[in-house]
Amino acid sequence: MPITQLRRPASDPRTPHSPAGANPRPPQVIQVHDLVVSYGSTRAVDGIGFEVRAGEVFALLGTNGAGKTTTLDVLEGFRRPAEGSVSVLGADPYREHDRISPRIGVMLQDAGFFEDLSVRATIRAWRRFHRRARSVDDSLELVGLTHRARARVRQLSGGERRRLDLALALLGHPELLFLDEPTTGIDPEGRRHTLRIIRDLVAGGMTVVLTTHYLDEAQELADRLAIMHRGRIQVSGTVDQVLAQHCGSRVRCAIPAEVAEAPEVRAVLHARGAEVQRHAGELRVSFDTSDPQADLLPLLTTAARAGAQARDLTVERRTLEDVFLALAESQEQ
Ligand SMILES: Nc1ncnc2c1ncn2[C@@H]1O[C@H](COP(=O)(O)OP(=O)(O)OP(=O)(O)O)[C@@H](O)[C@H]1O
Repeated sequence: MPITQLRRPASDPRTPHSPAGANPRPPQVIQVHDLVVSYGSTRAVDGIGFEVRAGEVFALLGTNGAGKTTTLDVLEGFRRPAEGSVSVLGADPYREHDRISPRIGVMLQDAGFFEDLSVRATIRAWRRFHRRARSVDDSLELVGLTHRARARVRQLSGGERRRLDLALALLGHPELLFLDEPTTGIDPEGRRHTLRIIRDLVAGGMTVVLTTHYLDEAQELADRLAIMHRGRIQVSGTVDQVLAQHCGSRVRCAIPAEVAEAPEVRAVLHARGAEVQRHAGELRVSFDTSDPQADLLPLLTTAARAGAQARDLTVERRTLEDVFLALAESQEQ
């Protein structure tokens, strides 16, 4: 199934940007204003702000060391901000940690297990931390580990360990779930399975904040996202907004040189900063555009008038990965 079909339809009442008046916007579950976190002289998070609404998936993306885990630490109540304000489920997550912790689930990058305990015994031990814990059997089934219940933790594959992490994060029936790189180290089939679990949880009303280095995963799951770089949010919005604002489509074709020299075609190629390569008597051109139809029209009509063709024409919608790479490259310059 194409990725776009897996995302929530625009008419879904939990979609954050539903038309005014059609559905009231869901309440804010997380509010972050001007957040700063420092480690000594390193400003790991440097004045960021965002909000997360009930029932949505919010993806925090970014380069290595961008500040994602530090931000999650603050939201989860494990770290106190140096500056700014943070509200999670209407409370200060650091000062009122005990009040909100029964309502949140946290899947860390590495929970740290006792390697000699069985999977079942591990879940049973963690159940004691929750007043209203999911049963061991339900937990195993939820993450697809029933067949590994008797295995020792040290015998689990990397993907199975991540699933055990997820089972523990879900033990207390959380309404807000934090996932720090939930699918790292998992094979494609395991990733599909984990994404399906997350989608089902969100369909059941859970709010999810996740970090991931898999941008296709974020594009598929997230209602809204923020891309961090060196402690700051560089880009944010719905997936569609980010794609529309930061790049549209990539057009590629091969045209005869005389077509490229026509003034109306030169104007388009110049305006779009097209890359042009001469190859075997024709020009291979490629450029980014938010309006492929308008930009292709002069090119195609000029070619038709000259009795020529625009060969190998492709129009490719750019992905979140393209936005991410362009952002990272522009910041390096
Ligand atoms: N305990 C710490 N002490 C000192 N510096 C730290 C500490 N933890 C993180 N940092 C630094 O803070 C910055 C942000 O780190 P953080 O782990 O939040 O980034 P991240 O976006 O989660 O990175 P990654 O994608 O690599 O996991 C980095 O420069 C990192 O080296």
